Amino acid sequence: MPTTDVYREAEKRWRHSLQEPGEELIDFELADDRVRRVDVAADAPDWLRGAQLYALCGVDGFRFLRCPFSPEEELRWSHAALAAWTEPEASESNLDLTHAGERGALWAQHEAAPSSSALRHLSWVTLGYHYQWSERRYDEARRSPFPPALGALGADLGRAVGQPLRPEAAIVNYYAPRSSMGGHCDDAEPCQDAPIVSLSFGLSATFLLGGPSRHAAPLAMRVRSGDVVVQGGASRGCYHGVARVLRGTAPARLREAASAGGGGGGGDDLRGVAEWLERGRININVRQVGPEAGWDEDPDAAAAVLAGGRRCRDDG
Ligand SMILES: O=C(O)CCC(=O)C(=O)O
Ligand SMILES: [Fe+2]
Repeated sequence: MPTTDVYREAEKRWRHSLQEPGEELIDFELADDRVRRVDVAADAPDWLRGAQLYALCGVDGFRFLRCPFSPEEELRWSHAALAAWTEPEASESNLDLTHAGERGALWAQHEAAPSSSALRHLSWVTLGYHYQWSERRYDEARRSPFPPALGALGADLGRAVGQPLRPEAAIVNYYAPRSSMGGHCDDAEPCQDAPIVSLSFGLSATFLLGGPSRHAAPLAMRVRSGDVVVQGGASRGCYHGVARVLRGTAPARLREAASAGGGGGGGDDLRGVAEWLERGRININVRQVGPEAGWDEDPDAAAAVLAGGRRCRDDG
């Protein structure tokens, strides 16, 4: 039985962009024989009909959708992640522990005084069922309404890739340039049959997708602003993470759209969002937590379901 943490070794190399011979980054903008184009589902919503959808050869259930959003939509979703969803009524956050007194109106604080606002210390919020990091579980009693527009978006994307889900929880991650997220697998959701749908905005990143244990070497891929990663099927249980967020890689279209006053959210607001995205990356990953619809209607039954999360193999 091998004991080497192959994932971790690759993570260290990719963090410094060192590629071993034969180990190459997958870029869905370029031809690559490890990648194949697939059709969006016949019942995809209209706005996703022409989307560029890809699969990885030999990786069950993984899908990559190249940015299906207009620049205005990228700004609007990012604005929601920075403003509405950081409000204490909407989310739990890392700031609850360290900056509880400054949790309200974070985006307004940032716009008034960017260099001193608590937004600089924001690294995550949770929406809907709030993931409990230390217990690696969800708690029936810790839940906020799931943002309806994000629920509709997650459901649309799941349908378009032929892997429907009922969005019930999301983690929103806020990254600075050069930052990373260590390899992990998302095993707290009792329902592991529905995919995780993961949206990214702002700076590009090197994303790693490994296997069901840390013994498998991960594939590395470039994820850019607006791209959507779907971990369904067998890939739902695979180790993954972010080896590095890449400085200076935000697309010019974001600033251009914000300057043109697009998006209907107020030109100034969106200019601030475009500026934030030039120095940061937002990742919004949407999950279904429970099995069949209605699983959470009775609190005791829901608590029993939530206690039964699966554990990924961590035999590295
Ligand atoms: O930022 C990303 O692309 C991945 C985030 C992730 O895997 C998670 O929050 O579980
Ligand atoms: Fe994850």
